Amino acid sequence: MQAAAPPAFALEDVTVRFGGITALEGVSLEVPAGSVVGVIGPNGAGKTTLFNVACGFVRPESGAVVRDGAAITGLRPHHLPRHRMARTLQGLGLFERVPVLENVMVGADHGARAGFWSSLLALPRSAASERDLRERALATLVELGIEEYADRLPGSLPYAVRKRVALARALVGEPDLLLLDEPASGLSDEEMDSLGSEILALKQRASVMLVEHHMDLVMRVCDTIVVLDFGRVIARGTPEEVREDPAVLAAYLGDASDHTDAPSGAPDPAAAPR
Ligand SMILES: Nc1ncnc2c1ncn2[C@@H]1O[C@H](COP(=O)(O)OP(=O)(O)OP(=O)(O)O)[C@@H](O)[C@H]1O
Repeated sequence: MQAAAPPAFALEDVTVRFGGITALEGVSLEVPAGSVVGVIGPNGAGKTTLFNVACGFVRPESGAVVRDGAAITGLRPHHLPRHRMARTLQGLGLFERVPVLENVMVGADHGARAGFWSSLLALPRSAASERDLRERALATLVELGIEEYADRLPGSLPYAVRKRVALARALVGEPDLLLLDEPASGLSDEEMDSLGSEILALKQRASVMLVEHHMDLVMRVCDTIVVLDFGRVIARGTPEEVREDPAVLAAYLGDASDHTDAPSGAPDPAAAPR
């Protein structure tokens, strides 16, 4: 009998403390290959910290970060490409004085450079690799329907387009694991709809872990949802299972500060402060 393939990504028993504050305690999650896993939870639950552990911004006090069955716990954000991972951040991090196409090319640069020494010495790319990189970046813009903005500066573009540029930059390196931090923030309902379709389409070629506040999106695109509260996993399961879970409803009931957090169908979170 063949052994089951390891998940594309996992956090195993991760604990993170900031001084006296325990941001994550014994948190485990798995992202099976080809699936979309959502991480939700009330304000302060530990979502951002979990995301930061996954992409190497924060090193856990204990526990492991595992990629395709191999521990990569000490990873740093600039190591993501070598693990075929990419991330988008809430802050987007676009270079404002550089046209969109070049912004996207940066995302694949590590693969296109002629090698370690030319990267180190910042030697120009060969004409062929530059051309190849441009083509890949343009193809990614086409895929996301924003090729018309290739020569524009990010600052001159609507926020939803800027978010797509950031997604294009993550995708151009052809990662097979994407980490998305609040991809829907700042989007209109219609834009969120298109984002949902894009995430579902991404499943063809990548596994996805997303941290997100917007329940409609999470419920629509995720195969599995992990719910955090006070730094611990309080529930995990399919969207239907999580929506019905009393522990989840109770956690959100106590979170009176942000209505967008509430799973749809949950009672008004302002009704019962914790
Ligand atoms: N750098 C830090 N230093 C000290 N405490 C921190 C730090 N980062 C996070 N925390 C604390 O860790 C806990 C988890 O925070 P985190 O930002 O991960 O939660 P969150 O679920 O992302 O919250 P939100 O939805 O409000 O963004 C909170 O109590 C927070 O105050």
